[in-house]
Amino acid sequence: MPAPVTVSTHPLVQHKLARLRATETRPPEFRELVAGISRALFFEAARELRLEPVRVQTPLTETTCHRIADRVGLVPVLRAGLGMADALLDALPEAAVWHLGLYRDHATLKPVTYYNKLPPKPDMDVGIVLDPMLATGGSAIAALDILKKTGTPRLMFVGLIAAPEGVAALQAAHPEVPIFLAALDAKLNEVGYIVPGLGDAGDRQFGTS
Ligand SMILES: O=P(O)(O)OC[C@H]1O[C@H](OP(=O)(O)OP(=O)(O)O)[C@H](O)[C@@H]1O
Ligand SMILES: O=c1cc[nH]c(=O)[nH]1
Ligand SMILES: [Mg+2]
Repeated sequence: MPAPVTVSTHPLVQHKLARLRATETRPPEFRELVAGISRALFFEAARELRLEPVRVQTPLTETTCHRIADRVGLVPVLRAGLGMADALLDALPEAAVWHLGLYRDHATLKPVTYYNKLPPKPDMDVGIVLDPMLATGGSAIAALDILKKTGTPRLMFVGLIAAPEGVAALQAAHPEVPIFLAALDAKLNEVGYIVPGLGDAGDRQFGTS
């Protein structure tokens, strides 16, 4: 049995997703929406993080509270994962960020690695790959292949929109990795874009085309 795929049903996520998909949404609003949805998904994914007790002195007494015990590495897949990493850092400022540059070759749809800032042996408990679009799954699989080689014990994937083909491919390649999404769309089109999707997530964040 592969690890679960969690697709958010939260009304605020659905509301923001509608604006994110809309063609008329310009990069400034698009970036804000990416951040807002990513934070909401991370609150769900972060349920998997371990806590440890910590003694806290309040103005009235000393008490036992809890803090996150896992050391977390965020792995944004450039370019489109960058906005997600910023949003998750707001939620968990102690996390490390390991940038990974991949682009999808337009002809073959295969990922090409052009930048890798992952340390050979990161001292981390959990690595979270961030990429808004899970289309054929090639980029997410390549990112998790690279991350797995570092020996990071627990891995997760957080995306915004996925195609069924991408989810199936990712689950086949990395069945132990839980997947968190805002939407599972209908299909890929003949050039590998997610339908209905939102177009090119990198171009829409950064105003390129
Ligand atoms: O599941 P796949 O078929 O591999 O496709 C998904 C990849 O395509 C997009 O990146 P892109 O190549 O457009 O790079 P960019 O973020 O620099 O625009 C997206 O952000 C994923 O990384
Ligand atoms: O629909 C898609 C597929 C891959 N990459 C994107 O940015 N969008
Ligand atoms: Mg792109």
